[in-house]
Amino acid sequence: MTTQDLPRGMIRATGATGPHEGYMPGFGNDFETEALPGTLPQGQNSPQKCNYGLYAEQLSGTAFTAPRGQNERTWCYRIRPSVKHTGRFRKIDLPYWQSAPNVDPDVISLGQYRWDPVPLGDQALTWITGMRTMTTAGDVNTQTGMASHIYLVTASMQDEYFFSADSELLVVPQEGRLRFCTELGVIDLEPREIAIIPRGLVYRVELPDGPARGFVCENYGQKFDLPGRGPIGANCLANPRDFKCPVAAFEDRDAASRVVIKWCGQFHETFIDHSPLDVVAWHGNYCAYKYDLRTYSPVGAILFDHPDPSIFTVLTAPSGQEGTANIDFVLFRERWMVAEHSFRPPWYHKNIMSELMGNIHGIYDAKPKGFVPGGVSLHNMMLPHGPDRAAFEHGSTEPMQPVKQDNTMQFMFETRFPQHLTRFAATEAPLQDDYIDCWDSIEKKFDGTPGTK
Ligand SMILES: O=C(O)Cc1cc(O)ccc1O
Ligand SMILES: [Fe+2]
Repeated sequence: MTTQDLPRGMIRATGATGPHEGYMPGFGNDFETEALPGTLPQGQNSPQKCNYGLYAEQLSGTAFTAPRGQNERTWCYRIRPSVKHTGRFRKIDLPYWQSAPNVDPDVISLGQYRWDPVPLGDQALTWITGMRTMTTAGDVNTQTGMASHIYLVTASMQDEYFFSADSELLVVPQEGRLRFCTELGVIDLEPREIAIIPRGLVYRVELPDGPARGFVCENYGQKFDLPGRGPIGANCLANPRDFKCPVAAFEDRDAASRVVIKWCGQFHETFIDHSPLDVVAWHGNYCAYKYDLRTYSPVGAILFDHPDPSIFTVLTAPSGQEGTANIDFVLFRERWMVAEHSFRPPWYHKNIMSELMGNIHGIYDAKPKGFVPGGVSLHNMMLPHGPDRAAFEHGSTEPMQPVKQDNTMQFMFETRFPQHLTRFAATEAPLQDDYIDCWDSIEKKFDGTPGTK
């Protein structure tokens, strides 16, 4: 992206060039960036008067006293303090964007479910009106759990801004590009990349070149972090330098604008007379970022057996109970399958965690048919699932040669909490009524005699 591509009137920091143009590399770094030279105060955060007549404001992403290493905050130097970016609030109705707890008495969440892609349609839908909640888990008021959504976006937000006080959003595009113009800079996103938009950050979502569809994990809990690598050591999986945080960019634009706020599961609007994207410079470690899933370096079985899918964790949001995540974001991407004398596809299992999967691209080895790009599946807490008949037959008869598993990219939002289907997921989204039949034809092979069948 070059400076010419920016929204009209937006001024962006220079400095990051080459492969990082417009971004700064690293995960959880303490960054500093300024769109006008000499904006950031040196040696202090809150001078009596800020340069350029700006206002200093802190955005706290963790409690003041969160331990070092988890503590996140950013200092913003802005044209107006945020308090000028809101007015009196009015509640608005967004019936398709639901929050936990959302247990519909008429909906059965106990089951294995799969959906075809939700069609984009020709209705004008923005990032706000196009969000379609599929499942909710935990409780937004106690800041535990998550929601999974499909977004259908056919229109850019114009003079309209949004923030969620409830959640950090993990965005997984499947079709079409998105542009996030945020208080802290601009993120351009395409399928096979992901973005994290932190709680409280104000932004506008634009479509650079046509409709877009994808998935969102709304994290009510502690922020996503990189997983510990344990004995894997200091490299592989998601490497910190591949995460990219935008440089500062701001607009000084007076225009009648609407700000929508998600707060405790409810939506509110307020009207102001200017753009709230007015942060000229910032420093800190609480920021939005993106990551290219094609840079994920998977580690797997190099001799035998099929390890737990946790080896493919890109990001994990802790729950407070060690090793039991509020959410794991897991990636199944292309890789070599080399395990000897092993059933290579995922095994049959029941899981205390609940697994929502989405297909970004290609074919998933446990479900060669029916789980298509844009599609979603849900295997809820303690519900058995595993390869369909075709995948089982293939996995138990394939020659034990090294095979490149190509043309594949799926993800899993795995949470310790049961996921409840929304009414939309149960009644409006294209649910595959025959999904569970994929296990119907699995036959009994046992006949009481020893030996493999
Ligand atoms: O259910 C699934 O398809 C996801 C999954 C993949 C895997 O390789 C092992 C376990 C698991 O839950
Ligand atoms: Fe599973």
